[in-house]
Amino acid sequence: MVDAKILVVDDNKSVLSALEILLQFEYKSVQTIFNPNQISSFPDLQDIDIVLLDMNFSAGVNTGNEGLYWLNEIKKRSPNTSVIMMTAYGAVDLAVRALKQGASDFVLKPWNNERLMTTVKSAYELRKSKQEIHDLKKKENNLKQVINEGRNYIIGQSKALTSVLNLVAKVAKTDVNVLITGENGTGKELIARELHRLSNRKNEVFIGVDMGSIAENLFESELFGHTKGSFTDAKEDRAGKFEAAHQGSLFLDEIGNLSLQMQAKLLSSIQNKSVVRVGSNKPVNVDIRLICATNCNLEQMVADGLFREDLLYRINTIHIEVPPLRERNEDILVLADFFLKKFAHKYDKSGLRINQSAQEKLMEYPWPGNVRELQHTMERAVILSDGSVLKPSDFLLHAKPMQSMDGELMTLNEMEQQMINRALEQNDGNYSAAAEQLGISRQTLYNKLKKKNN
Ligand SMILES: Nc1ncnc2c1ncn2[C@@H]1O[C@H](COP(=O)(O)OP(=O)(O)OP(=O)(O)O)[C@@H](O)[C@H]1O
Repeated sequence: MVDAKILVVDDNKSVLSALEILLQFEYKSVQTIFNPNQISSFPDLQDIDIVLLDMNFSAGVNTGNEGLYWLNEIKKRSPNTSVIMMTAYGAVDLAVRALKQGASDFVLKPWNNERLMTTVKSAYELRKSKQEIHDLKKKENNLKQVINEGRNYIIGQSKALTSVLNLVAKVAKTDVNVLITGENGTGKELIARELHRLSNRKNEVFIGVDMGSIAENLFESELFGHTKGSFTDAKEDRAGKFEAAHQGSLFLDEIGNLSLQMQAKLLSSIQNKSVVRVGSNKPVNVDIRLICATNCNLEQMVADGLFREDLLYRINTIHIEVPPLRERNEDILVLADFFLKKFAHKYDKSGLRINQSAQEKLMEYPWPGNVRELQHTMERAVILSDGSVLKPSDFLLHAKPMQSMDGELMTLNEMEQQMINRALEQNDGNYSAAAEQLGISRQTLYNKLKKKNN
């Protein structure tokens, strides 16, 4: 027994009872209406899967207009219900009109039982797939909302930040590729999200990918997807990030961390506006707005043969440089205040304020970790604070030279060099193993060594 609800509408009582008996053999719920006017007040019409609707009701009238009228009424109230028109032989033109207006099919009277049951079955399949699409769309919209939700406030009033935001507003509505550069923690991802929020794609997804964290052997599958069985762990077909971002924005963070081989694959997808899943040879078209970010100097990397020039020109139609926090001092206290309020609220410590000398300390500090470091500093200070006033001692700032293992003062750079050397020694000079131990990608390690050796 199929768990479907069918409604039959006909002004001929014998037609109604004949269809009721026939359909009840296969379908759980069959209801009948003698007078079509009852359609308007029929309860829960959206729950009806199929309506079998006569085309002519008033005796002697067979223009079919009544049937078309009621078809429209049903479709208005329940667009996904399948409507099968019942029409007399010779009125096929009318049935075609009904199909154009949204009927799923028609049956000729007198009907052939077997054929009618087949028509009802197909109409039910159609209804089910329409319902599935409807449910999926609803889920998709909910997901998009969850993914895009949480307005990210970009705080700051410096000239430098304002001109970045003006540029963002100018290019957001276009579909050009944007490259965002700047030191770690300056807010590149925030800017990328703002570009999406102000774009015509704002109701579609924003998909971010950290290129530095993708293992070389998974790069293609992560970005372009794979087909079932294309490698050992490919248990089913899977779309990659490009396909997932279709019609939305794709944010490729740490683009400077890609090997030349990965760069070539990425370039080809960007150029062709299509991807080929691993294990397939069929290109899938993708419509994305590409936003890339890096803290590397890509021009220098091109000169050093580490980054493809053609890829650079593809991704940097518009280049946005986010200045480090030390070059926009006016933003420091504004941001500090914003984070103070945010964390005071989060940790239930309202009424906190930063005293004058602590403000001076924050202003003097060079913030090598930029806004992210300021955010963490504020969070820590709020958590550890006892009174209602934050003093200089509440802020632990590390930019001063630190001590090496043997007691000598070291800069951050020297410490980094020492850690890299140690990791390389411990891993017999193996770059991949040393990078893994340090928690960075092989490419980042390579870039750091290259920079230090220059
Ligand atoms: N102007 C700003 N206003 C408010 N919050 C900011 C601002 N800039 C950065 N942030 C916050 O600082 C943190 C770091 O920002 P984000 O991740 O965008 O930086 P990033 O440049 O992409 O960093 P990375 O280079 O390390 O990927 C985030 O929590 C972000 O919300």
